[in-house]
Amino acid sequence: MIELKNLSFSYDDKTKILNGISLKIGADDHKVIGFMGHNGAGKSTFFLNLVGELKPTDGEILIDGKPVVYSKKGLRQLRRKIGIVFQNSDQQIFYSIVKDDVAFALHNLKLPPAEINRRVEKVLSELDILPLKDRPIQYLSGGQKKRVAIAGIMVIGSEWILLDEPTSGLDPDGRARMKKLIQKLVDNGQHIILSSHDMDFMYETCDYFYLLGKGKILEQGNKQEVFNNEQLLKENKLDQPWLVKIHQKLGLPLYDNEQELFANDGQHN
Ligand SMILES: Nc1ncnc2c1ncn2[C@@H]1O[C@H](COP(=O)(O)OP(=O)(O)OP(=O)(O)O)[C@@H](O)[C@H]1O
Repeated sequence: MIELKNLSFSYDDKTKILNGISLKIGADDHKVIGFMGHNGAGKSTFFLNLVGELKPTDGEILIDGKPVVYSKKGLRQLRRKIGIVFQNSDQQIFYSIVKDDVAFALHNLKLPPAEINRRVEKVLSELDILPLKDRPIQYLSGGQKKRVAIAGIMVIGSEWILLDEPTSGLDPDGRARMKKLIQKLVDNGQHIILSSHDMDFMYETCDYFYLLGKGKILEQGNKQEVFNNEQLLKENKLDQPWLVKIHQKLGLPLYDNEQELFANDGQHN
């Protein structure tokens, strides 16, 4: 579980981007947790605090009950628990060749070369990019680069994976792949925290939501609790997912998924 106690963060000691946030993420075994908020609301800042790239100005973060330690060793331990895939994949490229880049963190963990090779090939093949393993990353497409960045996090096998805007720059096929990939990670027992402006994607993918604004958590809950509040979404410059609009127009309750909708089919005629 990730616990935040009164977490505040400021880049310049004047404006609090995060202002006294207390949360327990993962207490209820949600699998895919969405963070929403308008441009500049502080989602990336929040994520960078979670992975120790930024240190809270006030308050603290506890992982499984233990406060994060900001020493080299403490941060190495933190990265085994929480990995992040940045919005811009170029931000996390360390080596020029795909397989070397994906293996980077495993070398840091001092795993034997055969084990590193095995893990890298397995993840590249799961992500359908094994044929790219000897290619220079700089010549890959944006979507392929994103998959390499995800591979670099997947090989670590961390319990938590943070995805900052995972669909940005992806075409519909890439978006569908991303959805499947998230499901695969969940099936592996990993927990996902993601942020996105793509409300339809959030709606389809996440099972719990936080709305970040004015440095605070303005709302949290499941789909029904968060997406039926049209006014709050509007105030935070967020769209209602199209499925929610249809449900409301037809006067149907907001179902969690397709199975639930069809299980209740006929009851609303
Ligand atoms: N390195 C930085 N130095 C100073 N201010 C920053 C820095 N990074 C972000 N900010 C400011 O912090 C605020 C929150 O930015 P952040 O990138 O966390 O928001 P976001 O919700 O992720 O936005 P977006 O949806 O546009 O990606 C913004 O006002 C931004 O200008």
